[in-house]
Amino acid sequence: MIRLNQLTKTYGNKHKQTTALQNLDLTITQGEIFGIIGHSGAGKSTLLRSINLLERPTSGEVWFGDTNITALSEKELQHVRRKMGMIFQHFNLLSSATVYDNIAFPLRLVRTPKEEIEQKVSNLLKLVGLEEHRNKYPAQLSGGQKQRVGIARALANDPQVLLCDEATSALDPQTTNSILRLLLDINKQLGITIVLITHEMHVIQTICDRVAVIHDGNIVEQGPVTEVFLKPEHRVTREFIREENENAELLDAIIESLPTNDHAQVVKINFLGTSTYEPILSVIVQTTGVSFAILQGTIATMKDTPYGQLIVRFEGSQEALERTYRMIESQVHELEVIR
Ligand SMILES: Nc1ncnc2c1ncn2[C@@H]1O[C@H](COP(=O)(O)OP(=O)(O)OP(=O)(O)O)[C@@H](O)[C@H]1O
Repeated sequence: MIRLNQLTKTYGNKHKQTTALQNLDLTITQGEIFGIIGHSGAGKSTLLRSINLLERPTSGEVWFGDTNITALSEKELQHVRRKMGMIFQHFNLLSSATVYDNIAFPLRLVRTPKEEIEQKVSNLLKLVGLEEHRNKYPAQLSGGQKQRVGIARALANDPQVLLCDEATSALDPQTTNSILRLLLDINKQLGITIVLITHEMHVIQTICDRVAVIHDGNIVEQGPVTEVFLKPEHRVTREFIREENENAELLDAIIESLPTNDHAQVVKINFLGTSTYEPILSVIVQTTGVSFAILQGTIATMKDTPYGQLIVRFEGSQEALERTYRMIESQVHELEVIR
């Protein structure tokens, strides 16, 4: 649905230049929630703003469906841009307009009849749960409510795509989750493709189907969230995942301090899907006779898929350990001996 082809964006003049994107290729499929994660300065905003050409690439093409929109005139582009709603980290609402008028704004711009505006804005207020707040001004709303207005406004012209520029970065964790749930509902109910940029793996893990990791203006890794999360290939991806684990350093220190030899090993086990909830370890060790201590355990979901990770120290004969690993491997997503 969206295809970026060899996209390069260079800022500056002939004396000083910054290359924000370099020969970047990316394809986003209709109906998916696609996340782009990267550190500050990696090129996320430039990439997102290139999709609707708020940022014009220095070279390369942006395709929307069958149209190379980089080849369109500014007037033709306005028409295409209406099919792409956008929401922002700091909401960008009109402070002197009510909630109702903020949402009605893009409809008035395209001269929508008054009754239709009333109907549409009422439906949107209902969708984002702000019916009681229609006559309030942005200053009277919480951050989460402001973002709901931003979302309603972005949906006013029935877009096919919603571009989200760090939409939850200014919100507390609980409000972040409620906005993410709303985005998920919008994707499911309205079938709108969502492209979001973030620097938080949590956001990707909660709602995205696929993820691309951007670093120094290029995509260094991409794929379904479960694959990238469970088998990160690139250093930057591993760093993002590690940042999610508040106790990563403590765990490293514990593992480091434990004596390990052929009879005692530390193993990482990843569970995915329903196996996450099953007593696999306790059943298997009864057969193989090894003992174990759990050093760390995590349970979460990746979008709708349950996911768990255990860091376990096993003790037993080499033969018993290997037999244990083989039996566990046949029932879980993967097992890795880490020390
Ligand atoms: N208008 C501009 N003029 C000059 N350089 C720019 C401009 N916009 C971005 N840059 C530079 O391009 C690079 C990528 O910036 P971009 O804002 O796309 O990164 P980002 O990943 O979104 O960062 P952040 O998370 O901090 O917003 C950075 O080195 C930045 O300094």
